[in-house]
Amino acid sequence: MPVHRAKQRDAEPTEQVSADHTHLGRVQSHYLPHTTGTLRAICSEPPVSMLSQTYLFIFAAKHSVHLKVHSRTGRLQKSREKWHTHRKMITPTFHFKILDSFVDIFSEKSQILITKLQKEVGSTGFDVYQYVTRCALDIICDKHVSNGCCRDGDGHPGPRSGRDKFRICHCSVRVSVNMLTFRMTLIVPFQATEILRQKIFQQCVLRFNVTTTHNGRYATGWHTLMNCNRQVIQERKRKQLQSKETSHIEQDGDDIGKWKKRVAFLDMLLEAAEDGAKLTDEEIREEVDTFMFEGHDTTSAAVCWTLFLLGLHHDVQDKAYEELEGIFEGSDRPPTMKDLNEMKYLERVIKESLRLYPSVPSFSRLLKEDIEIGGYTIPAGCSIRVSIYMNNRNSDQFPNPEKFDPDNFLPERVAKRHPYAYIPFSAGPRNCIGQKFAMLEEKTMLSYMLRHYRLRSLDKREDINILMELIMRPENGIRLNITPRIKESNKI
Ligand code: HEM
Repeated sequence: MPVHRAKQRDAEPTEQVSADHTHLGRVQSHYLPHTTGTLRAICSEPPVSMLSQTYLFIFAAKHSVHLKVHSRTGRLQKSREKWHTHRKMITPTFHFKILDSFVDIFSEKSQILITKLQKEVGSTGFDVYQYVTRCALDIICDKHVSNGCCRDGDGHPGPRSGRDKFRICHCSVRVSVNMLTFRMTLIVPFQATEILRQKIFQQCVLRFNVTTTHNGRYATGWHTLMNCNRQVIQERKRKQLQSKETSHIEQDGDDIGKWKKRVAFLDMLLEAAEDGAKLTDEEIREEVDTFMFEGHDTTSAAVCWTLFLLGLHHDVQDKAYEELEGIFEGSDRPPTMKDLNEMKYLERVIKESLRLYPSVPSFSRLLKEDIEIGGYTIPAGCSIRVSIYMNNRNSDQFPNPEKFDPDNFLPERVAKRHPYAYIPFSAGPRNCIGQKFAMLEEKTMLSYMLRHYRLRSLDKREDINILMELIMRPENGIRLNITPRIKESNKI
């Protein structure tokens, strides 16, 4: 591989990152000092430069790198061939006709959420994050998938104590994700030769394995999650065989028709495997793991950040509430797909919240060809991270980037922007497969919250310590105060 030398920069990566984040309050990048320290220890000999992925967080934000970046490396990765086959197989399960059938489950779980929140009415404040996470995990698992494992964020007992299983499962996801983030922040200088980069990476991993207790926690968390999902798959397969319960699937010929009725994701995978795609149990498990992670952590973060902003901007909250009143006219009925599509203002609120607080703050890609960014040549073969967080704050595209302004998503404003000015779901072939699912889920949860409670955030934006992990979360949760909205006819 030809080694292209980039122009050298002298500044320290961690300093550069913090400097660019100062206007946002305290953004915690607590893995970076450790990582940089590790790197320094290993790369003490010249000419290895400290110029690294960390800078690309900055560069990628200011220059469009999307067109030359082809495939991803990093989290939840699989080989290109495997990814392509699985993506093709899973895509029909996100068809709008199928999503329609999920609206009921969104409502069912959101109803439980607002009921559970009643006990917080009158309290001086509480962290809404755990409540929302439980709701989102329950939605993604649904009773079919979670049967035997993490069912019961809501008190419906599973075969073993549901609450315990929720804890095991959620904690496993959390520990694993944290540890994965730690591993991913091992930085390798991009102008090092391929051999040197591999050597550095191996040494980093070795140090990580030997010197930290994190690895044990990571392994334990991950194995708990994997075993849990293995059990669920076996259990589900056994049940399908026993009861030959295929009646929930309509065999009317086309790919979409097969899934018209609501079936759990796991059922769809099991069917697809039988259909000849020949997924092994381990491959099914990998998909379930991915969905459990991608499908709940991302949405719960997004919902919580939106609640936070609504709790700060009461004018926006009132406007969103008025829109809901217009749709439901005081009724407590659950939303239909048509209702959700009519929530245009709430959609703008959600999009603007995701702009300021993207659940996935960055993603990795492997460069297939050399790329010029800001006068620097980054050679093919490098793994880079693209910062969604910074990209969404480009002042050329969003003139007042820190201001929370849902009108940024008025159609006429969107039409004037670069297509990649806003990429919370990434872009290109490996973008988020669940974005429509996520938008419907968010609208349902948020509309339930707004219809039943008036929200007040107890912290200011600058007081929130943001953790830039795989998922961007507030370190100490989101503290809210809620009061019921009194309706003449319907009280909760
Ligand atoms: C607000 C909510 C969400 C956000 C912000 C989000 C964001 C993203 C982003 C940025 C990626 C690309 C990651 C990368 O390239 O490394 C991604 C991938 C993915 N997301 Fe989401 N996501 C959300 C919700 C969901 C939901 C609800 C599901 C499933 C029901 C889901 C399933 C997936 C899957 C399976 C991938 C991998 C796609 C592939 O590699 O082909 N996501 N998501």
